[in-house]
Amino acid sequence: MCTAATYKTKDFYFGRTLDYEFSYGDQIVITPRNYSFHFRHVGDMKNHYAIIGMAHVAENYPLYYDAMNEKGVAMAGLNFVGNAVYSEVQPDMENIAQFEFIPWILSQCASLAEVRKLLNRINIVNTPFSEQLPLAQLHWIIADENESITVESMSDGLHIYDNPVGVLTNNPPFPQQMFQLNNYMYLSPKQPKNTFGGNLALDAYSRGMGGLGLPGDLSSSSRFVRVAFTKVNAISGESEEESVSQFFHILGSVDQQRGCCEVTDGKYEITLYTSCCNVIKGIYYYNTYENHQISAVDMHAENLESNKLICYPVIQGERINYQNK
Ligand SMILES: C[C@H](CCC(=O)NCCS(=O)(=O)O)[C@H]1CC[C@H]2[C@@H]3CC[C@@H]4C[C@H](O)CC[C@]4(C)[C@H]3C[C@H](O)[C@]12C
Repeated sequence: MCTAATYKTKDFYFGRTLDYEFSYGDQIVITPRNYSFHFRHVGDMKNHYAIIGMAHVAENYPLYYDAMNEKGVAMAGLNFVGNAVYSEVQPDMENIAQFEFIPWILSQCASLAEVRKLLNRINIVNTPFSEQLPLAQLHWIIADENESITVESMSDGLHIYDNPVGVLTNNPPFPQQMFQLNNYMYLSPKQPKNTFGGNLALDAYSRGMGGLGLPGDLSSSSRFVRVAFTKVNAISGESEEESVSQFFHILGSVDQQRGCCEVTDGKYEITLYTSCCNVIKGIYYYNTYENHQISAVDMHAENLESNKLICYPVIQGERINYQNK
């Protein structure tokens, strides 16, 4: 399971948790403007916007899980198992393999308006990257500071939904996730009033009772409601530190601890990493299951005119700040 969210203060923030039982071997990867992208069905793109995000690099190709570009557009792929269906190659369409979708959008779109235009001509196709890396069944959230959308390629075609809450998890399809929020419209960060009836002397005996009923489990639909409630009520200062800190707290509401979600005998899904992009400044922040310290890679500290991928390893291992030795 994974969860993605957007957050706006002075700048615009976008990120995700990546929950799984093993890592594919990921790095923070910057694709500079002159790295030549080879697209399987639409040819080469020799220059484009620079991109930074978390990716698995195979054959010198950045297989992004989540990323942003230098123009302020961000995007993440999340599991959509059993629902994602990709098409065959079709004439007169822009045939983009599922693993090329993030590079295709982020290399050439400076806003969601431009993303929507590209999506009019796109056909997301079922060409696998390789035998070792077959198709991943995903859906995507794409956002800029003004709006978010969800893209789902299903057996009945490509769906593009406005995403007014700016969050995404996994199954079921997005319209059902949004619909279930109706069931929770009574939730509130304020203390409840006694409307039970019968003149019973009921008491709000604990803080936080306005949120009673907010689902606490790790299922995808529960995480959707929980992160949506947390995000829309989250308040922080506008500074970079306060915003980034708050963003990690928002996604922390759906953090997965080892042992609580068994996927096969003795294998547990955990939050492998959490990312937070400052989409305006091009800074990629992250922490991992084993390292709670926030690390960051700033794309503008690199030579973005280069033609070679720039990779930073994911820093692992807790770094404990001893105060008295
Ligand atoms: C496993 C992750 C989803 C985690 C998640 O959502 N877990 C919930 C489980 S569940 O929802 O409960 O079932 C997804 C998210 C992005 C994916 C990569 C995208 C690029 C590339 C595409 C290629 O085609 C195949 C290899 C490739 C490296 C992909 C590997 C893997 O698939 C990644 C990491």
